[in-house]
Amino acid sequence: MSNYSFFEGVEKNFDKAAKHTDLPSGLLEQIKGCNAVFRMNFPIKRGNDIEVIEAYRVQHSNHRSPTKGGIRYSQGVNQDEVMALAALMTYKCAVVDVPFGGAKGGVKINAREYSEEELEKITRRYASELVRKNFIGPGMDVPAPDYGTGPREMAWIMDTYAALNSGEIDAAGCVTGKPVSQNGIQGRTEATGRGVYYAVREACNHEEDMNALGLTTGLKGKTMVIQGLGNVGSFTGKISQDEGDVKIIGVAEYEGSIYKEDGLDIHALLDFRAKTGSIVGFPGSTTLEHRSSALELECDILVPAALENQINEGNAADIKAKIIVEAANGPVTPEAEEVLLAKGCLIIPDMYANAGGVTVSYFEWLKNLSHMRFGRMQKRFESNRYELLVDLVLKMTGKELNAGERKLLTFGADEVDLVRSGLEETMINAYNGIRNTWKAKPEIKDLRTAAFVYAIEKIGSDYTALGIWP
Ligand SMILES: NC(=O)c1ccc[n+]([C@@H]2O[C@H](COP(=O)([O-])OP(=O)(O)OC[C@H]3O[C@@H](n4cnc5c(N)ncnc54)[C@H](O)[C@@H]3O)[C@@H](O)[C@H]2O)c1
Repeated sequence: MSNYSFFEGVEKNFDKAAKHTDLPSGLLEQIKGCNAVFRMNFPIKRGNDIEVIEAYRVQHSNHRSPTKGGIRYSQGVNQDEVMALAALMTYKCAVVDVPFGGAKGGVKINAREYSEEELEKITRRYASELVRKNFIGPGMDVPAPDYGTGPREMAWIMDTYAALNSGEIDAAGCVTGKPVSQNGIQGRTEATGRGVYYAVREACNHEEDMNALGLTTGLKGKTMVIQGLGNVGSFTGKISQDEGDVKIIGVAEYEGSIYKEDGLDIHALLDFRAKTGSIVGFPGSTTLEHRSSALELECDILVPAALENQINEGNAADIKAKIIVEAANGPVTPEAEEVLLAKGCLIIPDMYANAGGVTVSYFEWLKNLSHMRFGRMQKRFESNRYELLVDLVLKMTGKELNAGERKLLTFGADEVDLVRSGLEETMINAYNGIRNTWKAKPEIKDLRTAAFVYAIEKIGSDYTALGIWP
């Protein structure tokens, strides 16, 4: 499928970008490699049998603490994959200015084949192995959800960590993506998908870039195809349809691909899948030949939101989308990227496009460490006098605010408003940081290389300021 392993692919992209920086080669090597790899085997009881589970946690870079990155449950997990994902986390955090180093975890299981009770056993045992080897802790390494895991698993991890570290006051900050009722934060579950939406919306707002693609400026009315209707893909679809007025014409899932020229209603499709277990047979849609056929549909925006290597040498030439937004990590192989760039595609790279999750995880971690509910903090600042002052300034300047802006300005915002506005600003600023890097150096030809340069320079400056110990 690719001449490179996933980690080699990330290294190849790193090397391509590193040429555009003036950092010394030793420093580049230090940034590129993984600092620590923890490979474990542990047993669980399954009926009368014992099953040995293979799992990993990789810390890629400790230039910032703690390290941060999700935990994946998938049959395809291996050391190379977890290393690649951990490295991407380092660059992702740098791109969106979240002060963490990169890490990632993986458990080699197909979660669909285990009962809830068995998954809890596996999750708790995995968390306890991380505790034993100092690979988890609010100031050390903070996991989050990824493919195959969600708030339920994060709650089990927090509870296991707290049980093994009784009395630790910051225990809730050992993991993010928890249920809102269990020290989570509102807006975390949708955060990655919402971030993907902000990313593509911002890309479409640049007239010069849209002209180059032969597209109109703005997201409204653009056609979209999504691969993978899990956490990231479903929220990307719902928010793009509801807030961006995008027409979703195709979806690819595990069980098949469907198409509807005048647009699929994503909410109805998700309800249909929840009831029937499949997207195939959704009323009004056409079923396509293969599971991945929808990827090759004529559309403006393609959102791969499943797993790595989905767009590869085998299908790159058949991809017709003008914009590819990498909601998943590593969905486009280096070989496929060359083909797509030669066709003039705009590829919005994973390390930026799916950074909404880690951005809101950072807000959740801050909330846990401050032991405050965001809404409660604002109430202390709320005052009629402040509202009056805002009114006076608006009157003097002749400006008008909409209801949302007024709510934010008068500290009346609730947690979800704060999370969304913080995420929106982060995604817009990061896009423009990457785009400015791209436009400033004519020898940089694509957004991925620009994003790597943008990230490497920030990480390099951290290492330079910190010096080498001892
Ligand atoms: N969850 C997050 O916050 C987060 C953050 C950043 C990046 N990501 C990345 O996004 C991707 C998806 O993660 P997720 O959390 O949404 O996972 P998920 O488990 O919630 O959903 C993945 C979906 O992809 C589908 N799928 C699997 N193989 C497929 C195939 N061959 N064709 C079509 N569909 C297929 C699955 O059936 C599932 O519905 C991963 O690459 C992950 O690393 C996730």
